[in-house]
Amino acid sequence: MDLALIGEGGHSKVIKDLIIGSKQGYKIRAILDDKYEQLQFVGDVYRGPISSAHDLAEQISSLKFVIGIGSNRIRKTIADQLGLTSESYMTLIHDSAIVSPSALIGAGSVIMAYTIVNADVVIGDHAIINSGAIVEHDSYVGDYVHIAPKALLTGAVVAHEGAMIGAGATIIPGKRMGEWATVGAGATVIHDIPAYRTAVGTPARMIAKSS
Ligand SMILES: CC(=O)SCCNC(=O)CCNC(=O)[C@H](O)C(C)(C)COP(=O)(O)OP(=O)(O)OC[C@H]1O[C@@H](n2cnc3c(N)ncnc32)[C@H](O)[C@@H]1OP(=O)(O)O
Repeated sequence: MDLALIGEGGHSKVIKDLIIGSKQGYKIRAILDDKYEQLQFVGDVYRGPISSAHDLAEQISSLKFVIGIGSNRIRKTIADQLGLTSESYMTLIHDSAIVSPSALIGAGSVIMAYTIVNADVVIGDHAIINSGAIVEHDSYVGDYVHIAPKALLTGAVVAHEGAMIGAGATIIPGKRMGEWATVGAGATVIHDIPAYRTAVGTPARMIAKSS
């Protein structure tokens, strides 16, 4: 499977390791980042600006993309700007992840090492389930959500589009995170968090409005 990685920062490095270590036989054919001015074949990989995705997709018909950028907003902006079909994106699952056969995972989402995604979980497009995170049964993770390392969504939690659950945070069963809400690292969420709000601490309390 031919892959193009969009973004060449910290998150992208971890995805690169996932791809290289995978038994699925993936091959990185291109790395796109706006630090590159034009599309060039360097070594055995294309490197170029993100806008060259369309040219590449025409050149390599089997190519699938992954947006390897940790910021939820930037992932969404890039996906919106590129306007590629969801079939153009690859879903990546680390070989060490435990994913229920009844879980559904959307296009462009990345499931990192030592994660658990349990029964009847639904994960949208371009989401990140980061290293060691657990998404318990019946939870819903929307598009562009990031569940940071070692965070825990217990049963039937809902995290709407763009929500960011900080490292090591816990959300108790059935609680809902509104769109683009943020939970601080280490928080324990025991109440719903409204859209665009940030909550921190144990029990989690809302702080200032985020943008
Ligand atoms: C591989 C990877 O790296 S994946 C990336 C994972 N990233 C994370 O887990 C980061 C999660 N982010 C956080 O926890 C951040 O601190 C945020 C988003 C919650 C808040 O960030 P900011 O909006 O910049 O808030 P800021 O730092 O100004 O703090 C505001 C207040 O909240 C408190 N606060 C901030 N974060 C936390 C937290 N995690 N737990 C408890 N209190 C916190 C601050 O002490 C401050 O309190 P004060 O007003 O009494 O002084």
